[in-house]
Amino acid sequence: MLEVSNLDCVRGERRLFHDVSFLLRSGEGLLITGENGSGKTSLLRMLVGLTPPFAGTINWKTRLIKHLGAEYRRELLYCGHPLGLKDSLSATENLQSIASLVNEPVELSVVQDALERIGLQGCAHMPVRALSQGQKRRVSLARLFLSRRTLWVLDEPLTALDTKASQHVAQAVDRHLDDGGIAVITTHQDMALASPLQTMRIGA
Ligand SMILES: Nc1ncnc2c1ncn2[C@@H]1O[C@H](COP(=O)(O)OP(=O)(O)OP(=O)(O)O)[C@@H](O)[C@H]1O
Repeated sequence: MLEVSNLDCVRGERRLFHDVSFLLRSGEGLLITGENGSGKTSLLRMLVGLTPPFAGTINWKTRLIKHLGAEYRRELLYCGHPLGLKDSLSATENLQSIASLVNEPVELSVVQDALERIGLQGCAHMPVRALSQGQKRRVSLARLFLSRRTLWVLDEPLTALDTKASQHVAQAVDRHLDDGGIAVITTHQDMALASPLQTMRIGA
């Protein structure tokens, strides 16, 4: 359960949002919308523990995330900006090395399957530097098919994706929620999700 209470965000001299609260239980998701600069990424950074809230609290399973530390991070999949890929490695190598880094090694066949699902089977072995922006984004999002983590925090996952890739991402989110996961997603686009998500608009 993710419980967010009365969050305030101040960046520089500006108050971006005030009194943001929501509660997500197993199988529930939240779509966050808002204009450019309204503070969506800032809110996600608070949720994953990268930025402390100006005011308010974030609890995971009834405990403050700032007290949980690594225990919280082990349950968390954050797809933000930047994508966190190594240009010199292939898509396959990137995904394998990310999985090993977090101590969750995956079989090559599982990585290949994830890349196929996100439509990257043809360039799985090319260095990431040779891929387009949309293809790089797909590599990062292929993690959705490898992850066994409970809480997904996705910052504009559909940016630079074509229709088919967007559908694959939406299906991955639906499956995650069906399996009892929780998702918080910012987006400027419509997501073709089968699951009913809570929605919240921040900013003016
Ligand atoms: N470290 C920082 N210091 C000062 N201001 C910041 C900092 N990080 C972000 N901001 C400002 O906070 C505001 C909100 O940024 P944020 O990235 O959270 O918005 P967003 O809603 O995600 O925008 P977009 O839809 O364009 O991605 C912006 O005006 C940005 O310049």
